[in-house]
Amino acid sequence: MTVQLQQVTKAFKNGRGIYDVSFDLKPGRITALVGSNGAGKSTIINILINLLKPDSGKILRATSDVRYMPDDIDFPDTLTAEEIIRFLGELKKVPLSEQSELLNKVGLQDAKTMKIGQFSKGMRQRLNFAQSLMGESELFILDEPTNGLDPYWIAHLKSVLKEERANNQIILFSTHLLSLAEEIADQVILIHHGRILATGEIHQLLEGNNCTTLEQLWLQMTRQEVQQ
Ligand SMILES: Nc1ncnc2c1ncn2[C@@H]1O[C@H](COP(=O)(O)OP(=O)(O)OP(=O)(O)O)[C@@H](O)[C@H]1O
Repeated sequence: MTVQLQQVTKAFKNGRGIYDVSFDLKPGRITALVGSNGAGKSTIINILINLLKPDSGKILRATSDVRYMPDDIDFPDTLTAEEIIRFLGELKKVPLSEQSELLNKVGLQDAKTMKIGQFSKGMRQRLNFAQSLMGESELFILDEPTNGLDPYWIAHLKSVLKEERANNQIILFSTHLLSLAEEIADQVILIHHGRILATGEIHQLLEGNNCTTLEQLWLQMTRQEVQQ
């Protein structure tokens, strides 16, 4: 299965949005969606998770099922991590033993009876990550997944994404961090003011544009210079 966007446009009333966006996502590949604030990353993700309907263009894929990690989830403060995982696990038909493994995987086994109101931002983000790992869909989308995570959990998240890649999943994550994209993604989609600047295999894009880093490529393509 691949997921393909062909000339997708979604224009908001204020003229913002995304225009003529085309790219492919492939199994066994990690794709990074990179752009500045307001570039259109969440709009693309919302279209991929069926929250938004594009004005025009095509989305080709075998199934609309998706595993999704939003940039933030407002979990109810009065519930415990275990109650939330039980509830979502039941909806997604995940066995109890797997639910427990998931809490372990994100380091919340010992905190599972604590109420979310007592959780730090990083703990809430880890619970968000755990819920996104539930389910069967091959398509795995993460919106700025490193937000709020400390260095240990960022490293852990990277290793889970690599495991997902080894399991032939289709992985897309958005980020502002070019260095993170360069470190773990195979492909990149660079978006600026709602339009794709470049998309493809990172090493090919760097070679083709005589750049050594994605940061250099980004600055070159957006014609921005950093003051020394
Ligand atoms: N429902 C909406 N109505 C009007 N404008 C919108 C709507 N949703 C998004 N926009 C505008 O579309 C543009 C793209 O927004 P989007 O949230 O996709 O950007 P982003 O790349 O995810 O930004 P950030 O990195 O800040 O999260 C922005 O200028 C935003 O203000």
